[in-house]
Amino acid sequence: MSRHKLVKALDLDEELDDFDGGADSDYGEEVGAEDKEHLRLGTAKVRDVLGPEVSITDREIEDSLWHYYYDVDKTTPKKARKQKVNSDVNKSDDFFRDSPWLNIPEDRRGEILIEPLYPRGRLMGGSSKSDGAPKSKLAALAAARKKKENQRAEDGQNATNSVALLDKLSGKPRQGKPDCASDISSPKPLIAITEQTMNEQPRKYPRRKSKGLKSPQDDQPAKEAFKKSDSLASPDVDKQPEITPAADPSVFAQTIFAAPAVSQQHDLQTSDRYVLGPDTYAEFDFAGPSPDDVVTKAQNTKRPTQKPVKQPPQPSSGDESVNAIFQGVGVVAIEEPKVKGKNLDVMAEFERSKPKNAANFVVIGHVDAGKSTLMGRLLYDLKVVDQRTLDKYRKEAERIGKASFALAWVLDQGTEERSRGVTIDIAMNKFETESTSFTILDAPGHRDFIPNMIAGASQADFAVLVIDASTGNFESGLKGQTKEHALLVRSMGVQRIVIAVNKLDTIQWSQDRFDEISQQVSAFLTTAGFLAKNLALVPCAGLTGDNIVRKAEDPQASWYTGAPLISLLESSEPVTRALEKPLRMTVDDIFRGGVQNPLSISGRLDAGNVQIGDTVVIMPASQTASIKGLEVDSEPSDWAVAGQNVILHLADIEAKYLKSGDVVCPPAVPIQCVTSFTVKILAFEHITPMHCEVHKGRLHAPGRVTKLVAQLDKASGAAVKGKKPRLIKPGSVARVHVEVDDPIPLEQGGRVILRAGGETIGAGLVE
Ligand SMILES: Nc1nc2c(ncn2[C@@H]2O[C@H](COP(=O)(O)OP(=O)(O)OP(=O)(O)O)[C@@H](O)[C@H]2O)c(=O)[nH]1
Repeated sequence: MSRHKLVKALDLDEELDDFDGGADSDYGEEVGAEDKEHLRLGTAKVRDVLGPEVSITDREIEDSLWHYYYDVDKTTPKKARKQKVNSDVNKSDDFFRDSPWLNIPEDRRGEILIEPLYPRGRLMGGSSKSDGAPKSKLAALAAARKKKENQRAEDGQNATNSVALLDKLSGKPRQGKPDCASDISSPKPLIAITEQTMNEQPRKYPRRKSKGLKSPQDDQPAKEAFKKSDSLASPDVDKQPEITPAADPSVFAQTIFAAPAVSQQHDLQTSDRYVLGPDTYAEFDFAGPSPDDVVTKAQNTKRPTQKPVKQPPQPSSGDESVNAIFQGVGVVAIEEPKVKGKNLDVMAEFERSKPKNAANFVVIGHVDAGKSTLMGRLLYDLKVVDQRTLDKYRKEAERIGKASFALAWVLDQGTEERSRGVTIDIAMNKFETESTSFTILDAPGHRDFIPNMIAGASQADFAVLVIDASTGNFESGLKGQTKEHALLVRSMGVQRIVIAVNKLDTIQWSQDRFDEISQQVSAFLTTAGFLAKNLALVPCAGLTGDNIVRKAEDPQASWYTGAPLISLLESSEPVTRALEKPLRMTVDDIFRGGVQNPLSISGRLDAGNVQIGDTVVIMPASQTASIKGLEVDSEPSDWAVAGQNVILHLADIEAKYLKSGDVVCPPAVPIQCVTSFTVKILAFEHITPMHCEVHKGRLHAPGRVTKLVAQLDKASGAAVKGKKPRLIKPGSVARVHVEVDDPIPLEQGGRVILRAGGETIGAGLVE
């Protein structure tokens, strides 16, 4: 359909009719005598081709010829076309009537042209002109340039051809840069070209101007050569053509082919530039190690000790370039400062220091028993925390509606801990009395954070069990974490326990209540394995400070004549330190990013001693490290001994080799890492062969109970005779076999806790 018909709405039909030649006009009247003659001849020809069996009138043939040979859209009157539509349809049937299906004669086949939905895309600037679209200025410019370039190339080709022709005529062999076209058509190995060119008569080539490679004597010939070579770009081919001088080898090429010294390069011959031979490049010994292999080997040699490599290993090959790399590696190797120690006799130093008695105690008990408040009060009354700090905590706690937690905030420093009013992780605080240096490990009471409580308990010498004496809370606590915590600390080797019967202010300091609680708790604890002589009880109120550092001032508390909590803490027996044993320190925390000390670890020395300059090994990574600095109870020190809480500043080790729960040991006596072990266990829940998590301090490792070896007699520890147990009941003692997925540092006598599904299923001693 013509575009004109699409604009019908504009009533242009009449004008179009006029343009088409008028409504009544026929082609017969319009065509000239010459056209008529052509029609006549064409008709006769068509009829001749169709043959007599095809019934078609002359008029129809003429119509068809008119349609095919003249632009009917422009010349056929609209009305005539409209009338012809139906007849054309019918005739098309006739036209194909004699044609077999799917085998239309070639001459009757049409072409289907599908108009694209969108205009054909063109390059910006209009690179294509084939569609007749107007060109932009940019496109015109690009086309002009392209034309010019084509012209130049053509001229250049002509010139080259001329040279070739001249060479041919003179019988002179062609020298210089190989013809690209001939190379493409008949590619030859580069070495073949080289051999050919080497045999040829040497010919000097002018050099292009190149920074650093130019010499004054080359300037003149080079300029002349350039003038001549430039003439190649000119369309004037009458001038004597010159061969384009060979390009300079790239820096890469010069390196690879070991080009001669700069001073000699000006006399380079073409053949020299492309020769691949022993004269022009250093032969590489592929049998020997590659430069990469050599560097890797040097790095690997360094790894085991993590110490700087003084003398890089020499390559086996005598290759100079490899040697150069080796020397380079030596130069760029970072000389890490060697940590200098004082080589102290640590035991003698320890004796001389006349240390105070030191003790770590873990504060345990059911959630909200008042553990943090009690410890906050202790620190406040001992002036470890000043009034100003406490006032600040009070104000902030009031602002979020948790005024009663102000004292607890002394220990609960985390934002979440403060907003939720629960302890989440162990809070470590220090205070000193005249006789003893104490470290408080305030444990979370909530059952979800028992793993953190275990971590705290693993560093404790004794425990303070806080019990909420208020009505109903003691009972629920006993069923909850009061019992579980007490059992856990006992299983982890804690023998002494101080019981703070707290919140007595809420029950008017009822002596009866205190007695009742004391009786029940003592009974339970002795059953759990604590000796009666290792139990001490005190009625107190952490919130008011009664019987914490001072005696209770409330007259209702006058019935209690015993010592306040602080005195009970002080009366704890001095801790026996495993000073003579090899160094063992369980990593509690890792600190990174310090300016002076970029990598530090904290923890308690379980055994042995350590000093600045020592080399230690971290297990299970088996990586050595140097002790470049040391802090004991946050004070710088040159050494530390078992029982002290330390921060070790490390060197010569990467942080990726460290994690909480790792053990620091002397390289000569490292702790063993095991994947299976036998443990004498006290069952808290039913134990069968089952999946579980093994906890040891901060270390948690997925594992499983693989075998119930034997049920043990509680009193004697001997195996009960009979069948192997299928199930260990809560409260029973048994020997079980445990496996873990990855090796963990563990030795005989170590204490582990087994947990499954968020519950503690047992705790015991590694056999
Ligand atoms: N009346 C009274 N309330 C107390 C006393 N001690 C603690 N509380 C309150 O008991 C609530 C819980 O105290 P926390 O010290 O957070 O208890 P917690 O045992 O440390 O809690 P978790 O560590 O989360 O298990 C707070 O509202 C305290 O004010 C006390 O002696 N008397």
